[in-house]
Amino acid sequence: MATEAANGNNHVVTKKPPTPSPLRNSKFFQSNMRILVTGGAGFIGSHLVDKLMENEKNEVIVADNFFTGSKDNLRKWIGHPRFELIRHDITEPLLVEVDQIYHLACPASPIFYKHNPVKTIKTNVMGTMNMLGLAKRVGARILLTSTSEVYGDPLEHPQTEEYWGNVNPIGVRSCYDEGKRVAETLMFDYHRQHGIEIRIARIFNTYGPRMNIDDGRVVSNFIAQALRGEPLTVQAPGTQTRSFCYVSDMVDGLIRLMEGENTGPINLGNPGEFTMMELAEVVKELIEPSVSIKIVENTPDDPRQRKPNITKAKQLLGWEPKITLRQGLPLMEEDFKQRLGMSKKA
Ligand SMILES: NC(=O)c1ccc[n+]([C@@H]2O[C@H](COP(=O)([O-])OP(=O)(O)OC[C@H]3O[C@@H](n4cnc5c(N)ncnc54)[C@H](O)[C@@H]3O)[C@@H](O)[C@H]2O)c1
Ligand SMILES: O=c1ccn([C@@H]2O[C@H](COP(=O)(O)OP(=O)(O)O[C@H]3OC[C@@H](O)[C@H](O)[C@H]3O)[C@@H](O)[C@H]2O)c(=O)[nH]1
Repeated sequence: MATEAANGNNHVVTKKPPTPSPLRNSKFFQSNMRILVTGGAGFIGSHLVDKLMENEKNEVIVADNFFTGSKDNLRKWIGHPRFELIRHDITEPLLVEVDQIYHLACPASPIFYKHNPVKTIKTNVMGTMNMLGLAKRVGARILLTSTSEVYGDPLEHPQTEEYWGNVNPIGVRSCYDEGKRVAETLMFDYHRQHGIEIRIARIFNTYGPRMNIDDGRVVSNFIAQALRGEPLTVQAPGTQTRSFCYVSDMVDGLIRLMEGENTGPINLGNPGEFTMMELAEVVKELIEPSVSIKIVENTPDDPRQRKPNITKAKQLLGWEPKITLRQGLPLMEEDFKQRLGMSKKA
């Protein structure tokens, strides 16, 4: 049985887990793991699908409503006998027989999650309840991609999993950060009450190829601006910090968490911390030294600092990121150039 790793969740779970799907107990178990990835057409989800599909023992089902994701991210798998893509909104129940659920579906860029905040809350609360209900019915293990935003504007730095956060419950970001906090609560309640096997990852800012070009997040914005020769828009004051993890490291961490014995929550992120002004300088230096940097107005409740303490991930999962920001940015640049129709660097 999984151990509850953090936040004083040391209650003994007496409830027996539900019976796993027949697939998981069958003689074919060793050669067949059927995995549902919600949000699998999105940025992190599609990279996760690529990695899961590399294992010939896996069958992968993606459920996505294509709000911020696209079929294009999965084009190499469409038609593959071990792959299925379902257009589905997770605020509605889903009936499939699976052994594992990676539950990622939720818009992640602040521009998109603030666009329809009621829908964002529904996705986090009703969507997570639906996925937990599915996990309960078929006895599947479920992993939630929670976020560093559960720490809000943190008063502890770096953030450990024991920190309960400093979150505005009525602000414009609350649909996302409070939504994810409720999703975490639901995960633990289903675990304690129904014995569901849960895993919770608290993901810190992740970047890489396939981010939407006009997604609004800082790394994609700066790279697109540098390639278009536009000023890099640093939101005031520019001293706010973030820690950026390359997507292949993140996928590795998520799979280790799913396969391991710890419920989490576990921080997954790269502890390298940069101010937004420093990030702009690095993008300028690596991609287009001629562009200028422009300070623009910020949005409400922007967290002032963020850096993960990843001691737990190191100890419990044997995980730490390998790719530095300076190594990762050029990998993303090539993908953006191709999608913007620009030729490769000579
Ligand atoms: N990228 C990051 O920096 C980061 C940081 C912390 C947490 N996360 C979490 O990781 C997950 C993936 O993030 P991402 O960066 O790949 O974002 P993304 O926006 O690229 O992907 C989200 C996917 O979920 C789908 N989706 C949204 N609402 C849905 C709904 N109601 N029903 C079905 N599908 C729906 C979207 O169409 C998209 O394909 C999210 O849960 C996000 O909260 C990401
Ligand atoms: O053009 C820009 C965009 C953003 N920023 C700044 O860059 C910082 C990072 O902003 P982003 O929009 O990339 O992302 P945030 O860190 O606010 O939220 C992020 O972190 C946690 C995840 O769960 C969210 O999915 C993710 O979007 C903020 O301080 C923002 O003010 C700029 O300086 N310029």
